[in-house]
Amino acid sequence: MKALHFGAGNIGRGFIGLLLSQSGYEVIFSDVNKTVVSELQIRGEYTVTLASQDREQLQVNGVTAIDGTEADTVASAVAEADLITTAVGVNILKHIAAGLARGIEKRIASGAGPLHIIACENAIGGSTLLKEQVYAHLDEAVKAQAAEVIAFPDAAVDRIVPMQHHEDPLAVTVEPFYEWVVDESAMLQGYRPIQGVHYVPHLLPYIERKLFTVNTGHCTAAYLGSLKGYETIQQAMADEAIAGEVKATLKETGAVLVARYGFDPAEHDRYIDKIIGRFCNDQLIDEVTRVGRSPIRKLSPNDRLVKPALQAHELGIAPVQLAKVMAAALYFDYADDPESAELQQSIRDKGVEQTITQYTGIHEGHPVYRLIMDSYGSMAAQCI
Ligand SMILES: NC(=O)c1ccc[n+]([C@@H]2O[C@H](COP(=O)([O-])OP(=O)(O)OC[C@H]3O[C@@H](n4cnc5c(N)ncnc54)[C@H](O)[C@@H]3O)[C@@H](O)[C@H]2O)c1
Ligand SMILES: O=P(O)(O)OC[C@@H](O)[C@@H](O)[C@H](O)[C@H](O)CO
Repeated sequence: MKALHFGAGNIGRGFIGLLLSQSGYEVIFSDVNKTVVSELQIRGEYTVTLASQDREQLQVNGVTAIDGTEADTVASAVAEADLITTAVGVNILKHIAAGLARGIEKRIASGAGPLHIIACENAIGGSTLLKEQVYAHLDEAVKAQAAEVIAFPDAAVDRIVPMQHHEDPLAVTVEPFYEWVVDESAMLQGYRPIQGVHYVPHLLPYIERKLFTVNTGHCTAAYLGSLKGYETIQQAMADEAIAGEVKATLKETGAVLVARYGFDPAEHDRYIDKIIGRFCNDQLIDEVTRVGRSPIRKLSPNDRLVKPALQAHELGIAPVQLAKVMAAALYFDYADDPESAELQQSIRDKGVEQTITQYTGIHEGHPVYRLIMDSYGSMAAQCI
């Protein structure tokens, strides 16, 4: 059984590739990083280290890679795969869509078997988005045939994998915890389960709980931590004031999640505490620049800040904390991050007022807009 995985980065090697290999798949990574591709081709294995006291090491064998820039190679790999997964970043999905479409055409022409394509990105509806992008390259006849044999189940993936600083470009250190949840309602009949995946009939509560707790809390620590000059999430979380802000923000999103999905409040509190514990894992060094990366994506209407804030507002909860984190995101000034640079340029050129509306979709006059502006103003005078 062959699994083709797009993106041999931190999550690709440290989580998805590992689980697929443990499930008995021969894993073929597609990546545009030439060093990683050639190392995987030459060695066919790599090591995953768990960031815990005993630093357990897991060997991932039987892997290889293809160059993601070689269109014909990618299309052939898609045509031959039994399973396809991605972890490239939600904004990169559009760049792999054409290759997937060409491979799907080849599969349909050769009468290949059923296929699941699962986007393992931090986004609501990642696989559904990828499907739209792939289908934009297909004609009506192929789309009709693909609908019968190719499924794009949405997923939620959770495992903290920081930037890696090893001499070995394939080595990857990950937190011990992981959760991979897949929408079972979109799976094809008779599917072969992946070991370690939790298949659920309705994904939305799981992806929103993950994104609006793990990722909202994480970016709270990153943006407020960055404002105070901290370089890592661990340093930020060691600051009681920031740890308190993270907890308060997760109480806010927690109230929304409990109201929307009927989660047990005590159980949700335990979920929050467990996540805060994960952020504090001193066996990991996770830079605020990684966790705060792509602030435009993080400030977008369907993501971890604006969406729960507007849901809170609709439920009669003033999202004071989420507005504070959005304001801090507007101060996230990291020149190596193109989205941070664009955001800062927009604030300089158009002013923060127009920038908020442009990137969050929240209009002046909306109560949440006022909360963001108030926090932004008070942060100009003090740190938090
Ligand atoms: N790191 C984490 O803790 C974590 C946890 C859960 C989910 N995620 C999500 O997983 C995704 C990947 O994150 P990451 O941290 O692994 O990032 P990463 O930058 O380490 O990995 C992304 C990989 O994609 C590759 N890539 C870029 N363009 C490509 C293309 N056209 N074809 C093939 N490969 C391409 C890059 O070279 C890189 O190796 C993101 O959506 C992220 O939100 C990350
Ligand atoms: O990957 P992003 O940029 O969406 O978010 C940064 C981190 O919050 C994220 O990568 C987490 O480490 C991960 O989602 C944990 O499961």
